[in-house]
Amino acid sequence: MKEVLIATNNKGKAKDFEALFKPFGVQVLTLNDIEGNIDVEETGTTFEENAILKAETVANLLGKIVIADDSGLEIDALDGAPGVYSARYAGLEKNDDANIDKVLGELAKTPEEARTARFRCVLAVAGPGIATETFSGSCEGIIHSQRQGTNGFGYDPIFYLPEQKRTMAELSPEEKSAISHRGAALSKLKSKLPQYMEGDQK
Ligand SMILES: O=c1[nH]c(=O)c2ncn([C@@H]3O[C@H](COP(=O)(O)OP(=O)(O)OP(=O)(O)O)[C@@H](O)[C@H]3O)c2[nH]1
Ligand SMILES: [Mg+2]
Repeated sequence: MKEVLIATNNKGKAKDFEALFKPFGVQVLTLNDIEGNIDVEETGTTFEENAILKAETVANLLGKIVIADDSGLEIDALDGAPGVYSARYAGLEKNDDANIDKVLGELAKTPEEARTARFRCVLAVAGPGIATETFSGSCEGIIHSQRQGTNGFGYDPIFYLPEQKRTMAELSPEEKSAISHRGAALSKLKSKLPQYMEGDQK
């Protein structure tokens, strides 16, 4: 079976990628599946910078082609925060529950119509023999006033999708794949996938 290595330690992202790659019959591996503790410090100020940093660092360490994902939530009423700091918004321990509480507290007085937001995802592909490339996607929504649903990860329980009349955490993995920022970015990368996959070089 063909496989891709996603340079992430985030188990929620890993599940998203498993659902996204399933239709291609591609097995997803992440940093959780390989020896050693690789954790790249994210010193960039944009999703692009951090995605490239993670992809190139891990590709250099492992000597193979990898895909990295840098993503996050931009809330208009908070001037785009938490943005690139989404994972560590309430602290370096990266607690999804504490991050949601912080956002809900900050938006407590913000009316529904001003709670517009979007998820952004930038995928970077890097490795031997290829020029690093990035692909981006976004997904618009509204920050709900309370948690709803248990699927997904991160801010999914408070990310309300007006067209679906549900939060992202109420969608099945397949439904999330079809509309998510990650799915949008991956669909741009799709045509180049064969040359990036392990086992495809003849
Ligand atoms: O509800 C959500 N649904 C999503 O689909 C989603 N995608 C991103 N996010 C948030 O943005 C951070 C990424 O930060 P991030 O790209 O630095 O990743 P990370 O540090 O968690 O793992 P790694 O990939 O760097 O190892 C995550 O932790 C989440 O808080 C999401 N939240
Ligand atoms: Mg990170």
